[in-house]
Amino acid sequence: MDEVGRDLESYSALLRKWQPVQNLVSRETLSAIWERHFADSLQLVRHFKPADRSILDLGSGGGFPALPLAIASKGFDRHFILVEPTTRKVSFLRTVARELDLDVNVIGRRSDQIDSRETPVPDVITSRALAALPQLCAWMEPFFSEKTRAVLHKGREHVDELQETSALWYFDVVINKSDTDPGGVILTITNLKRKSAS
Ligand SMILES: C[S@@+](CC[C@H](N)C(=O)[O-])C[C@H]1O[C@@H](n2cnc3c(N)ncnc32)[C@H](O)[C@@H]1O
Repeated sequence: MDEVGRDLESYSALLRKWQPVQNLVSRETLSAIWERHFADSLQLVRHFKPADRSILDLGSGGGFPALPLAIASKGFDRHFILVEPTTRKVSFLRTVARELDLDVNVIGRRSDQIDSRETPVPDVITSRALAALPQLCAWMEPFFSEKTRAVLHKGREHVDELQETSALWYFDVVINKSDTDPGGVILTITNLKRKSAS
């Protein structure tokens, strides 16, 4: 097994150890961590570019998708910032990052309580299962620059959410099918800008 495989095994063992007290993943997905969480997170690798250095993950929870991506990014000079307000989850995320020697910082606050100047301008923003797209755009906007791409897991609801979002925001979007979630997609959003109220 290579280093990525060994690190994922260690992460899986830590998830199982901490799960009874932290409730890091839903009970029904605990028996399928590799399929439901690791593979689902790692499919984003092909949406990354070699020049991507700074990744911001909003609403990290038990670490998805950010920690599998940080594990797969070892040696790529890639820095991850994880945003998660729940104290118990923050402790878990920091423990995994320390034990696996990952290039990860965890900010223990809500994304809307962070001054974007506290973080490097992200090349990529990730987020899974945090909020509907219109809300997510409002939370992502302060961190967005011309170079930023949001690469987001979304379920079937993406059709309605994209329509709602386009009433409030300008953006470009590329939609790719999810490898792991039938009906799900990976959205890549660029050029995010709020439409001014008229
Ligand atoms: C449903 S969980 C998803 C966790 C993980 N991304 C996943 O897919 O397994 C949503 C997480 O977002 C966190 N959260 C809620 N509001 C937030 C906010 N405004 N900013 C950042 N995180 C938030 C919650 O504490 C929770 O851990």
